[in-house]
Amino acid sequence: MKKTYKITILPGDGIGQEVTREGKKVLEKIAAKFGHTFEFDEATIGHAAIEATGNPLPDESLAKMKASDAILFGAVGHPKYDNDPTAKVRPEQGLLRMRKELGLYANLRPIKLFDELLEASSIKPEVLRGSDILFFRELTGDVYFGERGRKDNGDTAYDTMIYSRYEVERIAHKAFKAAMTRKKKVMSVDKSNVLESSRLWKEVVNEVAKQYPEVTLEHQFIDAAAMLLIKNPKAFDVVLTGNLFGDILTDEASQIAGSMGMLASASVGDTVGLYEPIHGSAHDITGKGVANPLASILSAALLLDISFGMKEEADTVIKAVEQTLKAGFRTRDIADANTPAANILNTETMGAKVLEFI
Ligand SMILES: NC(=O)c1ccc[n+]([C@@H]2O[C@H](COP(=O)([O-])OP(=O)(O)OC[C@H]3O[C@@H](n4cnc5c(N)ncnc54)[C@H](O)[C@@H]3O)[C@@H](O)[C@H]2O)c1
Ligand SMILES: CC(C)[C@H](C(=O)O)[C@@H](O)C(=O)O
Ligand SMILES: [Mg+2]
Repeated sequence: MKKTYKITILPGDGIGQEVTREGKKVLEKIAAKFGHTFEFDEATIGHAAIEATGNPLPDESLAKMKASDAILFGAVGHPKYDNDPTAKVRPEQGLLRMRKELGLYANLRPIKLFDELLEASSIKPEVLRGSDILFFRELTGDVYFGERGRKDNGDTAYDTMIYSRYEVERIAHKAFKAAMTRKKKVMSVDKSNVLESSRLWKEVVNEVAKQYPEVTLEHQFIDAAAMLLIKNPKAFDVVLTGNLFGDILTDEASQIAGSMGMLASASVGDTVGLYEPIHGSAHDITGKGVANPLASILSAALLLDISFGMKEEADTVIKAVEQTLKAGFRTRDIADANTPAANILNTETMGAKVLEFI
């Protein structure tokens, strides 16, 4: 009997709701085209969950996720908390707890540049052409999960940047293994000229590298890496870095792909895989229907490939995105001066074009 795949849909907040709808439709279309059975179940997280239960990650949501074969997530976040640094309960806590509880220690963020978008970026096409980067961002450690608090009657605040050997080892192995299937280059990014946690990071990465003699390992400090990424993105292959540096560098890298609305990600580790755009809930465009759904749709492709081993199905989605762009269709964020107004689509109509090409 053919397997029934259980997928938890976790739209979250803001444009998370809008783009995840399109990602889900793509999964439905793929199931119909290839004769698969995907069973969807929706769960709440973030602001919506706080409003309903007081908890940004209700137990019920977590239980659903743990019982599923893969998760398609949107984003969390709401201006109410962004504008109130004193808020004790926050949507982002739900996201971080979810990553920790599910053991999702490796966040893969491919920087895929579609040739059709070479002109959409503010970086020169000749600098961009041929860029293809895969980030391995550690996702359950670092300053995100170290001890934090206040002292001196609240007048001093601290966050602790902390890494243990096993945390660096397991993500380093993933990055080196991926590099073996690519250009065999790993750049490890840290701040070991200042930070002790980065010195451990570098030490461990050097040790792991010995098991992959065919891979060339380069180290860069985070500040220089941020500069080189824009100066010469073509020189990058696999980038291996910690939670905070990876968060920042990949938003920067979105400008290589053209927009935040283009970057998908896969979070994997001990259990079920979670797939999500790298962008957030984007308050500035929420409710306008203009968000680019391609990051969510490309996250659905990663889900098919990594969690279900459905390579052909995943390629079908990526091809459909490519064809949509080739046919000249754009959302506002990836349109340029030459895009005819009639080709600038909204979230839903852009999603519908991808479905047509599938
Ligand atoms: N994984 C997540 O859930 C996640 C990630 C980042 C930020 N956030 C949260 O999202 C909220 C907003 O944060 P922010 O504004 O710093 O980051 P953001 O990623 O939401 O938006 C940054 C900029 O990119 C644009 N953008 C993002 N996604 C887009 C898309 N699909 N199509 C077109 N344009 C897009 C936005 O309009 C905005 O101008 C905050 O509450 C933050 O905490 C959540
Ligand atoms: C919202 C925030 C906690 C999150 C992060 O920093 O990991 C986001 O920026 C991301 O990239 O997924
Ligand atoms: Mg981020």
